[in-house]
Amino acid sequence: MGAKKKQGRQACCLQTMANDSSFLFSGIRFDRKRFGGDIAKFEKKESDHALNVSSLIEVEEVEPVGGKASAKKRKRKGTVSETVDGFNVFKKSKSAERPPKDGDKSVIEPVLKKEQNRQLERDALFRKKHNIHVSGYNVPSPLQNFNELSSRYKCEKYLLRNLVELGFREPTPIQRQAIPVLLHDRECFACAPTGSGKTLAFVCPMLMKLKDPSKNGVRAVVLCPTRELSSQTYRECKKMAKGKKFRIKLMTKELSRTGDFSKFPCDILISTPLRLRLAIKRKKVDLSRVEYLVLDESDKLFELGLFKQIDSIIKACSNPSIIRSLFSATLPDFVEDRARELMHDAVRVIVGRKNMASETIKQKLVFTGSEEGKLIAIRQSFAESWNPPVLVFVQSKERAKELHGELAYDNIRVDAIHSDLSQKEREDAVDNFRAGKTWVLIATDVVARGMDFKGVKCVINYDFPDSASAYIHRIGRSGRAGRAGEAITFYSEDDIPFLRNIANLMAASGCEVPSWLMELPKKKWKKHRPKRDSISTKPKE
Ligand SMILES: Nc1ncnc2c1ncn2[C@@H]1O[C@H](COP(=O)(O)OP(=O)(O)OP(=O)(O)O)[C@@H](O)[C@H]1O
Repeated sequence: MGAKKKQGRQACCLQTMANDSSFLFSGIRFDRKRFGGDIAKFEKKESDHALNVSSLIEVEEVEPVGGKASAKKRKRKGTVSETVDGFNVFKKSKSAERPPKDGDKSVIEPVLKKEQNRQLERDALFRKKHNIHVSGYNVPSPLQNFNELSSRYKCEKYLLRNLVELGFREPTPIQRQAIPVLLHDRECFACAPTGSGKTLAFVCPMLMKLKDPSKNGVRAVVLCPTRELSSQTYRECKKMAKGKKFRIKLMTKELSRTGDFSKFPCDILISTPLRLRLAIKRKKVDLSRVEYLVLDESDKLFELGLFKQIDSIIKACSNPSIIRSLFSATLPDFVEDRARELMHDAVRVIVGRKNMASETIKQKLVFTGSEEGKLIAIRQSFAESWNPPVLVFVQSKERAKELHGELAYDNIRVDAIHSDLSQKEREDAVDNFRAGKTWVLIATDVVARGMDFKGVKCVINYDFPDSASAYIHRIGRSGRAGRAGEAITFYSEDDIPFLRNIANLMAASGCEVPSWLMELPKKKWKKHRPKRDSISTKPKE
């Protein structure tokens, strides 16, 4: 990291720390005569206290991770008390160095240290309460409430107003921690359950950091794996920016092919990697001034085999002061490794346990025997407990079309979304479903990631998902923002070898799982897409 950048970050850190703990620097009058005895006692006890805090921090701040990360943890174990002592932001603070009027430095420093320890303890307890796990040094205190955005970070009124208008009263756990981390100019990789408000966790600090619209070129980029998610993030961003004239642009197919970004102002650009890559190749977008880069659904971005495209985008964002962040509900080790290679001094924020399904979703497995059995089961499910809107996942676009034909025959208001449709048809399918015009949306994994269908109460995995992350993201379209949701997964003979994997995910998120399921053998679960019999009952011509 450049020395200038480091200084800048430290200064910001200092400033906010000072804000957080302004009481530390005000009104401290030290009277050696009065407090002499206490000082001696306190100095003696200080090392014990640091130890206690260290042990608390270790539990709270360093989440056990396997492999290499675990080795790193071991390496850090011996230095955790340094995290406490390593709160050198205070030591370096001018106000901390200034000798007190009625005392001397050797007296005031232990008091400051004690307060730092107290603050660390408070933070650790607060994180524990909200199931937040962090690792990294000098991690900023989590937000107690949205008011702290203005008291600690001088957030502008328009943003606070928009939060109120959107009905966001309390920050969600990921917002509590990721927002201050990013506002302290720290890079961040974050994992929090589906529907837990990750979008606001990166949009809010982004708007705060950009402060005002400017004509200096693109200053923030958000990358999303699908066009649908890009459009949704664009809309959310616009809602949050209401009242401020930021130029927020969605990279459309047309813009990526013919647009020239030097000809119009753009503060925030939201795109899929392929479209942005195309514009970069055409030399029609300059990313050298980007201050803020977000990789949303980061594991999917890397999983799509887009390493090269993403690398070239990261390279094109050549501003040395850039703050990069990665967000997802699933964070496999290879993405963490990539994040560590990529980022400087990053903070890792995990809410709950990594790679876990949302706890608000009631999950159920249904044995259907054969493919025919699935059609009977879905019809039965609609007949018995019709709870629209329902999102149904299948493993291919052909199967989406087939199932659509069957359910349309039953006079259900049903639509399908898959990659064979035009962009307009895909958008219409999403809009109609959101507006309640369609009751059942049949989808491939194209909408499994990030899509926020607020009203979806039930997700049916008609076809067994092909991986743990696919399962977590698919069922995560229900049970959002703390609401209750339901997920039903059909399985046939072909899927039995992978049942145990789902059983584990169910158990980890607090669902009751029959013991026989937990006794099944485990099998590596990746890209399980068996050839399945046709869904269609229409006689072949
Ligand atoms: N502080 C808040 N209070 C109440 N609702 C919120 C808050 N923050 C976000 N939400 C709402 O929660 C829902 C889910 O948010 P969001 O789409 O950002 O989740 P996510 O964590 O990105 O999910 P996914 O992993 O599926 O992409 C949205 O409808 C959003 O408006």
